[in-house]
Amino acid sequence: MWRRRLSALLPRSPCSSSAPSSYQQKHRHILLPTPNEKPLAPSLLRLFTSQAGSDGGRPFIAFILGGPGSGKGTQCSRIASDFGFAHVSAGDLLRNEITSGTDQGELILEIIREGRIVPSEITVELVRKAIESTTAKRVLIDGFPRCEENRIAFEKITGTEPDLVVFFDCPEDLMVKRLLGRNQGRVDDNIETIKKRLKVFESLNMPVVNYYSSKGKAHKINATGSADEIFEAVRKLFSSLRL
Ligand SMILES: Nc1ncnc2c1ncn2[C@@H]1O[C@H](COP(=O)(O)OP(=O)(O)OP(=O)(O)O)[C@@H](O)[C@H]1O
Ligand SMILES: O=c1ccn([C@@H]2O[C@H](COP(=O)(O)O)[C@@H](O)[C@H]2O)c(=O)[nH]1
Ligand SMILES: [Mg+2]
Repeated sequence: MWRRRLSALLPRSPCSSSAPSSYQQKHRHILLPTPNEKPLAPSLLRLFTSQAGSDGGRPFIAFILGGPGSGKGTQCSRIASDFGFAHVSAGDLLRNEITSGTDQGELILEIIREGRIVPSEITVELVRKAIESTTAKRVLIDGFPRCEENRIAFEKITGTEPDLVVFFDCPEDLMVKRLLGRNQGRVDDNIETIKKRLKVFESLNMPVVNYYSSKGKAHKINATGSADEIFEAVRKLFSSLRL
């Protein structure tokens, strides 16, 4: 069952309207893990076969979504320290690929610079490996899935859905102000890229939020106050969970 081409798992409508990138064409051979070739690690079995929260089961998974600068990273750090979650930032995983100079680093840098979405076959693998390698019982996935294609690929490959989705709702002008003041040297924190990221957020990220809302999994949090005020709402939500 695992011996399926990743491209076969991806839906027809991709995360961008453009034709497959040269990277996608070059790496069409990428295969999913197969039990015939190599037994799944116990942690991977745990992720794919069990229910969150049960003994030996996969970790509780929360997707943390919101526009660029809505405060996902800031709130995730707090949730991680107060509620014992591992914090997996998809953006950080991708940036690590750039700084460690992997084969795919150059392509990722080009895409991030343009505010576009990295192909699912790259990001899903990085996120899957990060979840697999944590021993935490609760995991925050910050900034992923970025589009319906990401979501569908993640759910098919891991055979699991998130237990919770948090959506930080923030007006564009505030997100722009925060991003321009972030000052962390990110290649995408400039007004040209920010405008593109906002468009991508509306057209491709929001359908994911809407999908989980329709399934009753998404919790919207007003992300306009101070970080402390927002965390009060976050704390309420996480305190209400039976973790
Ligand atoms: N409630 C807040 N009020 C004011 N500034 C904030 C607030 N939350 C976060 N910030 C600041 O705004 C900037 C963006 O926040 P953060 O990095 O958490 O956003 P993000 O949603 O993770 O963005 P991205 O998607 O670009 O990674 C940071 O400089 C952060 O310190
Ligand atoms: O799942 C993902 C996550 C991120 N990206 C790309 O990275 C940048 C920055 O991500 P942040 O979460 O804001 O740190 C984002 O604009 C995308 O270009 C991605 O493609 N897929
Ligand atoms: Mg972030």
